[in-house]
Amino acid sequence: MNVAIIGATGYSGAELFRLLYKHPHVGRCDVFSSSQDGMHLSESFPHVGAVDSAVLHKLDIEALSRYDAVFFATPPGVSGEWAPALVDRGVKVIDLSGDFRLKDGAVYEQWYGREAAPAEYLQNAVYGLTEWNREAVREAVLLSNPGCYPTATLLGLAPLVKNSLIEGDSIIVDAKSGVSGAGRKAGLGTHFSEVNENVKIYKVNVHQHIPEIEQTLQMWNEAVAPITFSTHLIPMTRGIMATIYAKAKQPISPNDLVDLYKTSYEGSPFVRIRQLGQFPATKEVYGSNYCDIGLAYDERTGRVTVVSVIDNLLKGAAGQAVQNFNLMMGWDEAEGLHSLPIYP
Ligand SMILES: NC(=O)C1=CN([C@@H]2O[C@H](COP(=O)(O)OP(=O)(O)OC[C@H]3O[C@@H](n4cnc5c(N)ncnc54)[C@H](OP(=O)(O)O)[C@@H]3O)[C@@H](O)[C@H]2O)C=CC1
Ligand SMILES: CC(=O)N[C@@H](CCC(=O)OP(=O)(O)O)C(=O)O
Repeated sequence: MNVAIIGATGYSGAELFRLLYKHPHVGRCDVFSSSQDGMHLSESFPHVGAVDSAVLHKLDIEALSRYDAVFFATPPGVSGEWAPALVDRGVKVIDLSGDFRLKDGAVYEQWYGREAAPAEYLQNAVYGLTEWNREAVREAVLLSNPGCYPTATLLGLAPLVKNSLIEGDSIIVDAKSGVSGAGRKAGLGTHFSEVNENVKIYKVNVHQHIPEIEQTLQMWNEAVAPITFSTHLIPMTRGIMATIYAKAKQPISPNDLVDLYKTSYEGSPFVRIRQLGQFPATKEVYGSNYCDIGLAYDERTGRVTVVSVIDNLLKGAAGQAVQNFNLMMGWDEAEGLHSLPIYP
């Protein structure tokens, strides 16, 4: 199986290379660049070393059509333009950007502020929240990998929403991300002295992941109303913590809550539910494809608290993309993803 990565000079592309280069079923893993063709990936990322196949190629539709699968780890707008031609030629596409996540092009245009991909491809794209969409993922030709915040949030909310255990208009998500979530490109907002010893809220009520989260929640349960979703940039490199609050319809026993989550994620090797009273920290999933979830119910307020953590570059991007790729190819979903988190 030969694969190509577009955007390998970025953070999630480099993580894709790290995973796919050692993947047991991948033969060639070639890398493409819109700005550095002819150069070696190790000039951008010395940690990769002098891997022979890692010379960056120019983006070219004929060349890309020769791969079994093409991964896009590119900013919004790139896969929307290039992926349709590859899909038409029978190439499997796994897109890490937001270009194919929203089914309604008008909603994409409103939240992303750019032209949407053609409607038929939006309709045919499969949303790769692996744990809740395995059957469709297995059949996908165009796979749209979820955003980092939506992955943590949706995995955290699924058992409550699917079982109608919470008031549909009570969901509040308070989420924090490390700086690698913003990509490698330098910018004022991610400058060391802006981020260090600082916590910043951003994109208040206008974050592009809001419609993506609501689209899936409403597909699971049409009683779900618009959510409150706040994102914060914090001084760390990797990791997302989504702390989720919702009002329970009926009092819930905390033990039953934990049991519900354990049952819901039986057979899902990358979702780990903490025992009652324990809550996960981002470092406990660092460098791994795990999503760890901790739970509480407050009898005084009638609210459930869900804490969901992921590594934004792995379960939130490259790791989940490889998990989906494995299923698309008929392999075990955990192939190439067995590493435990790095700690400390
Ligand atoms: N960082 C994260 O935690 C997550 C990111 N994502 C999404 O994944 C995608 C990649 O993110 P990330 O790795 O952070 O981004 P980076 O900014 O780190 O890298 C993006 C790469 O895309 C390539 N690129 C830029 N413009 C173009 C273009 N016009 N045509 C083709 N390639 C282009 C660049 O490589 P070159 O110049 O070599 O072509 C660049 O290295 C984004 O859509 C992002 O939103 C999703 C989940 C989590
Ligand atoms: C810390 C940080 O800035 N994170 C980015 C995540 C971007 C991203 O992953 O965007 P798409 O999933 O929409 O492609 C943000 O909040 O916009």
